[in-house]
Amino acid sequence: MTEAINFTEQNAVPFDVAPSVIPALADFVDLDNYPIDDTASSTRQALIEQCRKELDAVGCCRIPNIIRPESIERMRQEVERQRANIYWSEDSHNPYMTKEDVSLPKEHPARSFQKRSSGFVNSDILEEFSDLRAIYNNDVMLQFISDCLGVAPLYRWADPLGSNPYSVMDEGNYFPWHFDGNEFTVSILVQEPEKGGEFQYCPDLRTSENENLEAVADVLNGDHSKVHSLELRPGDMQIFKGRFSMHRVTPVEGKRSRYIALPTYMRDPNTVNRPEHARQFYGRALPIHYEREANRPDTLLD
Ligand SMILES: O=C(O)CCC(=O)C(=O)O
Ligand SMILES: [Fe+2]
Repeated sequence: MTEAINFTEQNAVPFDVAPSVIPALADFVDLDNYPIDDTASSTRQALIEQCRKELDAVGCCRIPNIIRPESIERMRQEVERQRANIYWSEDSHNPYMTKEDVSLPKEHPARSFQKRSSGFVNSDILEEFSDLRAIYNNDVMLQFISDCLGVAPLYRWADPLGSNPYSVMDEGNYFPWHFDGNEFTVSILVQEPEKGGEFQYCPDLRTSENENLEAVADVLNGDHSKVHSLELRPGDMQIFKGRFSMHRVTPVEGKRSRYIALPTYMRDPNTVNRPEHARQFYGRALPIHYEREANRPDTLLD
């Protein structure tokens, strides 16, 4: 049994103690404006239709202020408490997050590398009463995201490190152009940088049958005619099809770090990151990453 936290005016933001019970849906979702728990509600239905329209058009949708400010503040404080446990890394990546293959022609996008620097609070160290953990474990939330994507059944990701992390970017950090190994990501902005840290994406740049290498190379070479920018604010939720839309986060400027929660969902309950990807991003590869390496759902580069 979980118990709802009862927020009063006195403990509205700023709020400086961690929850001592698992937050319930009403503690993190603004159910007054977004009654996602009421499947008969016409407001919910209209929201889902709007999200589907945006996802069909550009592979991405934004639901403004769906997460309550108290919950955002608790997540922000969780990241601050976990600062010492962040896995920081710097690496050079091609858009597929694969190693350089010198047998490919020089102009192949898989031979185009950009430097990334960023950190993760991995999913396996989220606190027991973490709002992010509660959001991810909540079945109403899962059903809502499944309805928005029009994908059922939809599963939480089996990757123990990458399924539901906070991504942290400090001043100067950059997350270069790439495709995700997973199909769907939900992003919840927890702390906005003063400047930069902008999410940019190219809708449906590839399909599961076609890598569309020329279009990928064009973007890497600076053609931004297909690039969209998403204005995300703390409390907004973004649903994004990252396996097909190449994307990046521009360098963070200023002293305030960018914190974003990345709960991730899959059509397939078994796939996890490749060991190399897990090692690069989350600091280590676990037995599950090696055991499941052979079973990828498609034949895309990654
Ligand atoms: O930080 C973001 O908004 C997205 C990060 C990202 O693309 C990733 O972690 O794969
Ligand atoms: Fe990504």
